[in-house]
Amino acid sequence: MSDDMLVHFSSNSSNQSDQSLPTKIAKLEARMVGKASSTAAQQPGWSSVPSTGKFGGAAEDLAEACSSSDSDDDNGEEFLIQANTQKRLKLQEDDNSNVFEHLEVMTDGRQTSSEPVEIKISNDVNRKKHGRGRGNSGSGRGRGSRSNDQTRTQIPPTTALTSNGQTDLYHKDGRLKDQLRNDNFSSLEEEVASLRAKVVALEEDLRKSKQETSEYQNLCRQLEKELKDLTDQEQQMKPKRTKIISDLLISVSKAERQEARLKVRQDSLRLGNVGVIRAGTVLSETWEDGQALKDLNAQLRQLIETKEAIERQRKLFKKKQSDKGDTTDAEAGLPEDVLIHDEIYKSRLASIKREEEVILRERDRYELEKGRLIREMKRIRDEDGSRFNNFQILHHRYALLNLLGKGGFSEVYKAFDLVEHRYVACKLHGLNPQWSEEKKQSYMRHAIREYNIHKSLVHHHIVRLWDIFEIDQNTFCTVLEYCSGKDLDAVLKATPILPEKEARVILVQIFQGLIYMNKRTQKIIHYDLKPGNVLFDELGIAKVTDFGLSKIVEDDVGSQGMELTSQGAGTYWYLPPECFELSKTPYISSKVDVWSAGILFYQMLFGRRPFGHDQTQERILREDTIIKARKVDFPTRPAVSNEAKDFIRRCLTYNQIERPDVLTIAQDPYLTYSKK
Ligand SMILES: Nc1ncnc2c1ncn2[C@@H]1O[C@H](COP(=O)(O)OP(=O)(O)OP(=O)(O)O)[C@@H](O)[C@H]1O
Repeated sequence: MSDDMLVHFSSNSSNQSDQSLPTKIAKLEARMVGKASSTAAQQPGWSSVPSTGKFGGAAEDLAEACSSSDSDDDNGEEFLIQANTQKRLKLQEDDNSNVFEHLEVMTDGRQTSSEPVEIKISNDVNRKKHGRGRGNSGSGRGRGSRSNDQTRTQIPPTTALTSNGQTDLYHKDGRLKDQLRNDNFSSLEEEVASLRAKVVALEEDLRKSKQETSEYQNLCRQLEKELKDLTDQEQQMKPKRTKIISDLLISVSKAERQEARLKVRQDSLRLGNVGVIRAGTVLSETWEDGQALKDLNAQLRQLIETKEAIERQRKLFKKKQSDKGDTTDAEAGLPEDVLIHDEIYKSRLASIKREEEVILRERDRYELEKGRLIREMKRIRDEDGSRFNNFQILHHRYALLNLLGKGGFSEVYKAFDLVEHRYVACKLHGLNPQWSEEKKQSYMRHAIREYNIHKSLVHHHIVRLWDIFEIDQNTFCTVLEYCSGKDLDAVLKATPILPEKEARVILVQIFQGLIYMNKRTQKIIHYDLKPGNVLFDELGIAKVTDFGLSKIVEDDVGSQGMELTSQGAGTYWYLPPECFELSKTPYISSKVDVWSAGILFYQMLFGRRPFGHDQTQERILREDTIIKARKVDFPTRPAVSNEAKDFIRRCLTYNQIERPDVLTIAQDPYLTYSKK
């Protein structure tokens, strides 16, 4: 309702003093309220709020509802109502009370609510304006916003009472806004609903995750328990398993021992045995050939006798021919017969020679077998005499099996590492209890030095040293990589000459080990390269071992090498001339190992060592054999390539200064393989 109209109404009512006017206004207002209710009933969302309750409710509720209205037009309406009411109150003052009572009856209780509304509205205009844009802030405002909207939509019908064009527009505009608000509201509601759905879904996910977590935790606890049980079981089983493994190993080793002894007995019958002979009170051991060797020797003797008899006859026949030189043709026989006779003797002798060669070859073979038999007999005897022969477990992990061999001060046993589950070689170093404390200390120092050098060497062509430990006051053990093949010494005893191809590949492997030893920061000179110190593993890979005499090359060593302070008892056939220098302290370098490798290669190719082959160690020293070894000679057989001979010459260069060292000879074409 516009102000003009209000003025019109109010002026009319005052000027005309129409008694029915208050009644009219009251009726109109009553209708307005009634219309508002009916209009509100048509508005979406209105139905949820009981109009009477709302208006008849607490003043705060209504005030709150009004205060959160967003529209300036709404304020105008409120002022309109206020002005109208004020006008009505003014009229009431002039009017009689009957009319007012009538109005009260007409409004049917609404009047009681309309007055507080008016008061509240006028009081809360500022608050409403302030509240604009604050959304749901303030106590309880958020929830009340819907009722605010309802209140706002209640008001336009009041304005609709005026029914001119301006008010209609306003009305439409208000409805549009309401519509928009409703749209916003429903989209917000949708959003809230979808968010709620999401929350529900997330809560469900969370619940499932919690359930899964607790299930996993249970599983984890179960698995941990199982693991613990298994570990406990494993711990309980471990000694049992170890016992089973070592029992099996012991049975196998026992069977091997039996087999070895049986074979020795059988071979002894064929090849011979050690007998004891007594000369007065002195007992000494001597070798007695076995039946096979006896038979071969008998055959040889027989052949030699036959050969000698034929040669005798032949000589006799020739003599007869020359004695009968002047006699008649009839007595002397035909010259053709003489020739035939001679041919018969000759062919008989040739055949005997062939037979003899066969028997000699056979005997050589038997001799090799005899050598093996003698070594095996010695090994068995050493094993039987060893204090470690009853399958002890050393250091709680190394199960000793059978003796591999005995060296100067050590016994080497095949053993099984019960922790790493692999075969190893346990070298048991025994200190002679008769030795002085000083000598024992010196031996220990030497062994620890060897251990420290050897353990740092990790290479495919060097036997690994795994461990060292003390057994008792006079014994300690080093644990080495087990090489199940023979050593090169045993190989050369069985087949003294190797084809050049085979010898070369062994040489190359030895040099690979040596090159490694010379490329390290701490260079090592082996100083004891010999066939017994080259072992073969189960695949036939050659590996250098025994670092008992090896030397660490000092950092500040000059080009001529380092001083040889402790000579050591290297094997003289394999040591170079500078090591025999007695007049002054010799200087040594990796060139020592180059010389030894050259000797080894020569021996593999020709079946003998180039210098002092048939001499004893003592004779080599006495006769200065190596000091005189200025030039190397090669036999005509077997045929060996010139490249191989040249390589040997380079290794066996007498003058140490001119001889190549390990890293120089490593470049030699003879040591490099390339596909042609
Ligand atoms: N790692 C190993 N694997 C297999 N067999 C080995 C191993 N080390 C040594 N042997 C064998 O054990 C035996 C004795 O070895 P050891 O080195 O004690 O003897 P040696 O070299 O003859 O003596 P010394 O060391 O006094 O010169 C040899 O037959 C050797 O082949």
